Amino acid sequence: SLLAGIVAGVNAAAIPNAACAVCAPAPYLAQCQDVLAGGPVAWGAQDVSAQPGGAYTGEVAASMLADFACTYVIVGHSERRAYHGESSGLVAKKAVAVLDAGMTPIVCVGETLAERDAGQTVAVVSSQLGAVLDLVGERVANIVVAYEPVWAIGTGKTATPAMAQEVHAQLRAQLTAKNAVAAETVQILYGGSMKPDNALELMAQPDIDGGLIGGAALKAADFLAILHAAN
Ligand SMILES: O=C(CO)COP(=O)(O)O
Repeated sequence: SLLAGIVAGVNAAAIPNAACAVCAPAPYLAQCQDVLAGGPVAWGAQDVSAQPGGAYTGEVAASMLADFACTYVIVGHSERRAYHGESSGLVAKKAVAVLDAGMTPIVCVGETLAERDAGQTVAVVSSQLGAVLDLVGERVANIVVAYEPVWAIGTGKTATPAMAQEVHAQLRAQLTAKNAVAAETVQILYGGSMKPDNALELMAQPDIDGGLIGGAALKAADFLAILHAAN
């Protein structure tokens, strides 16, 4: 019903200047394909194996996600880094696996509260993004970056637009140093308690190109309101 609500809302009103996708847990991707194929809402996965194939029981390879016509795969979400011990090196391998299978990785970076308080925000996100940039090479144009301060995820605490923009500008500069042409079109999304009432102000920032939305995406009306703000 969530997918149907999103599709109905996207179809009901013109949203010419914004695009959206739903990233679902792997068991629901067949359902995403059934409901969303041929329409304006893309879909993708929330994680992937770093291994392209082989005997890795329980893992979901990028080629399997491609079988369900995923466009996007989130890699390096802070919950993967925190609860599953994923290093930036592993996240970079996952991004490459996604690119190799013809999909777009959404590479998440973000600092914890302790890291922000210690003045390490820029060092942390630069190192997380740098590991990916080292491995993807010239395919940097084909990635999406998501800045998600860990302290803002699911907490109701949002980075102020100025705080987020500061980090986004830093990430843009890092992308520019890698490939100036690609950096102009790589989307940098903000995630962390983005809601209908703060989305417009966040996305009005010059280097915030969209949102990676958790809790508010679980209500179609809120997701659609954020999409209209993006538009
Ligand atoms: O982690 C997030 C999206 O991946 C953000 O979650 P919230 O929007 O619930 O803070």
